[in-house]
Amino acid sequence: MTAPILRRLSDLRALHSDWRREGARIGLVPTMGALHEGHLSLVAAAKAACDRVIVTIFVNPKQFNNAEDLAKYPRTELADAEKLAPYGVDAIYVPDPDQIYPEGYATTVSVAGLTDVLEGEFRPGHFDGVATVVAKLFLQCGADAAFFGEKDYQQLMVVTRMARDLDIPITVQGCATVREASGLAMSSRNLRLSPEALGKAGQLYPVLQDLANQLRGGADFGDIVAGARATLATAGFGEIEYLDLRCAETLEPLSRPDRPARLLVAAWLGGIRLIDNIAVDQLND
Ligand SMILES: Nc1ncnc2c1ncn2[C@@H]1O[C@H](COP(=O)(O)OP(=O)(O)OP(=O)(O)O)[C@@H](O)[C@H]1O
Ligand SMILES: CC(C)(CO)[C@@H](O)C(=O)[O-]
Ligand code: BAL
Repeated sequence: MTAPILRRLSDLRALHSDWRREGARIGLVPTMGALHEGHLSLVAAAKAACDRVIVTIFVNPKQFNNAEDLAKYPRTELADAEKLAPYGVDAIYVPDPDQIYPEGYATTVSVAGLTDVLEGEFRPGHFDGVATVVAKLFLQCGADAAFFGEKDYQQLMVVTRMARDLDIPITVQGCATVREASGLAMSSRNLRLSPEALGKAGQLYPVLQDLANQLRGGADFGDIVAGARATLATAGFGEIEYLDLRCAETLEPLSRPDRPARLLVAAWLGGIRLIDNIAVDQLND
């Protein structure tokens, strides 16, 4: 059955009070729509861990630092509701813009440090927009747990820190990246890749896997990163905004090889910006 689509906070709150009376554990999956298997894996995780699940769909203008990207962001609400139907979601919250940013709205949530690097460097203001809307969604939905994809690894770190710093009583759970058969991380923006670019895009993850394997074997990142960049260039990738090895918890440059590490990449292909990442534990010291 298709879940009710709610556009007003007051309607969400009414449902929420009923669920609280039932003693239900409430799960939240925030999205910007154009749902794919990656989003649906978060919904499945939420359903497995919670009694009631809210999926939100809101294309948040404050996190777009590129007007064209915002204008071209896919909007597919009906198809999204159909994809959610088999999961038994309890509510789809598609807030009218004034429910999130009413006239005179003036508050920004900003997580320092963690947001200065990687995505933060190349998408200025992006994480302020993310932290602000996610804080609002956490508070509006009053959920006990929220589910985010590791595909947006830095975002996962940012919202976890934001909830902790603001004492929002919610558990943030990261979920593994869902991939196409080629290894390409599923992403709504993949819809904008040409068939030719789609063919090339599958080469990004194997490059990360290869780097990770070499690092696990004791290679020095500085010695192997140029080769990886060259492989991507040969495959047809354009600008590589970053390809970095970072501390998995703080996203600072890795200073101690005994800490969990993460390789993260953002690269342009056929006019579309792709991001991906991979865990690299077991680095040799
Ligand atoms: N392939 C994936 N595997 C697991 N989670 C994912 C995947 N893609 C997106 N998600 C998660 O779904 C949530 C909503 O993401 P969003 O709606 O931005 O989708 P997206 O596909 O990442 O789109 P975009 O093209 O904007 O990056 C986020 O927590 C995101 O990390
Ligand atoms: C978390 C989020 C829904 C906030 O707008 C968005 O950044 C996304 O879809 O990953
Ligand atoms: N998937 C993260 C949201 C964004 O790229 O704007």
